[in-house]
Amino acid sequence: MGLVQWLKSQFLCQLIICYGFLVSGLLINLLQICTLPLWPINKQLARKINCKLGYSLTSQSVAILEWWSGTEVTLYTDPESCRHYGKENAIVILNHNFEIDFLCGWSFCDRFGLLGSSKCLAKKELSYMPIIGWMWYFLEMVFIKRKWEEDETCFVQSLQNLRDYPEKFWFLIQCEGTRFTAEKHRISMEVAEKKGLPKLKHHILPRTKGFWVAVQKLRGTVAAVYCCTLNFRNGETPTLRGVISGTTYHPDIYIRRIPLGSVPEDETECSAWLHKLYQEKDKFQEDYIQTGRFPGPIVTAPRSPWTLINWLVWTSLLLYTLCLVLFQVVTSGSILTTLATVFLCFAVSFGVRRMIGETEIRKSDDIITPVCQHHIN
Ligand SMILES: CC/C=C\C/C=C\C/C=C\C/C=C\C/C=C\C/C=C\CCC(=O)SCCNC(=O)CCNC(=O)[C@H](O)C(C)(C)COP(=O)(O)OP(=O)(O)OC[C@H]1O[C@@H](n2cnc3c(N)ncnc32)[C@H](O)[C@@H]1OP(=O)(O)O
Ligand SMILES: CCCCCCCCCCCCCCCC(=O)OC[C@@H](O)COP(=O)(O)O
Repeated sequence: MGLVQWLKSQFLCQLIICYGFLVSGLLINLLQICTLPLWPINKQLARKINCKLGYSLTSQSVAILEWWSGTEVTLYTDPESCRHYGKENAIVILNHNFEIDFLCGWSFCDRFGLLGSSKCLAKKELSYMPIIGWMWYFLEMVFIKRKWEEDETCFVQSLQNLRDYPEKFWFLIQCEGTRFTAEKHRISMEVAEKKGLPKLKHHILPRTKGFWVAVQKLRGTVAAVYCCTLNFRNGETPTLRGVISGTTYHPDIYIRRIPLGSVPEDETECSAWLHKLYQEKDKFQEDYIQTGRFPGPIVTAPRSPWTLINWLVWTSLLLYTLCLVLFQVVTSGSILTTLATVFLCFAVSFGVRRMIGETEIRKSDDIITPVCQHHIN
């Protein structure tokens, strides 16, 4: 292990990264709250400002992925489709197998200039997560409880709100609705069998309602569906902890652009279309495991220096402030202040561990979840 790699793996470096993310995140949340009075006066301006603030926070994670851990997403796509990326609104479908799939998604968004404005369909619990969840609230992410009767009105309204969004955006739906685990896969294949659908090897059976409603409500607003299939070379199982401690991973992503006009309007047909798409995605994954590559040429989209600049500016400013505070604490000689500072360090470490925990596929996930149980009965 080289010196740089050793330094990256040290707890102090990780604590500094987490401190920077946490404090800048809270400041950005505060600035977002300051935009509240602007919403009734000039909604479009408020949205644009929030996109910039969102970028300033999210791009720190992208900088850590791309510049700190040296992880580069390799893009397999047709160059003709590539010309549209970043220039149109789209619904993105992505497999949900990896702990850092959202980071690879952000990296892809950044390459095409849509990092601040992109949206996802996320479980409601994530909206309560400090910093990220609060930021998403201002970015008009769509949250669901995964109980359709309770979700329908709010889901439809949130999608309709996006019809006049002032920035180009991608709307991510991970149709499996939960991360891949062996147990969830087994249960969903029992459902597939009951429904007479072909078995999938690398995906959980997709839930179709969310996709169908999104296509219906965003017709005329989005131009295409981007079918994204993500995998990692050499069977890597990446983690956010690994990224923060400087581990380089090797993600490959295959993107197919499908014009929205070719997605059926009728619910049953749209649902069948999505199931067929997942069967194709499953085949791509199988071929990837056999050959180590996706179909199509590799397209180069260089990483942006702005993610790095933004991250360095935040980190330097906050580190400087921290040093000043620590100096004051040490020279004050007050036991109470010292204890309060030590407590704050623990709080930062604890807070970030909890957030990272949200990204992890826990062992306990491999038991029957209530949502699966409900349907299988
Ligand atoms: C490399 C990256 C590349 C590109 C990325 C590009 C861009 C990224 C853009 C933006 C990034 C921005 C942010 C990203 C950051 C973070 C992302 C993180 C978070 C998102 C992760 C989540 O939160 S996932 C959880 C929430 N999302 C979802 O649940 C979406 C999927 N679900 C749906 O859409 C559902 O349809 C629903 C929840 C809306 C409604 O579900 P419901 O179950 O009520 O209805 P359905 O009709 O869909 O399903 C019922 C039928 O399903 C059958 N079924 C299937 N499987 C099962 C099973 N396992 N158990 C039981 N039943 C199952 C069932 O039989 C039902 O069939 P019927 O015939 O009876 O209807
Ligand atoms: C870079 C500095 C480090 C700071 C920590 C940043 C942590 C940010 C994490 C925010 C993004 C969280 C995205 C999590 C995705 C996710 O939550 O997927 C799970 C869902 O599918 C469904 O889960 P389940 O309830 O298990 O079915």
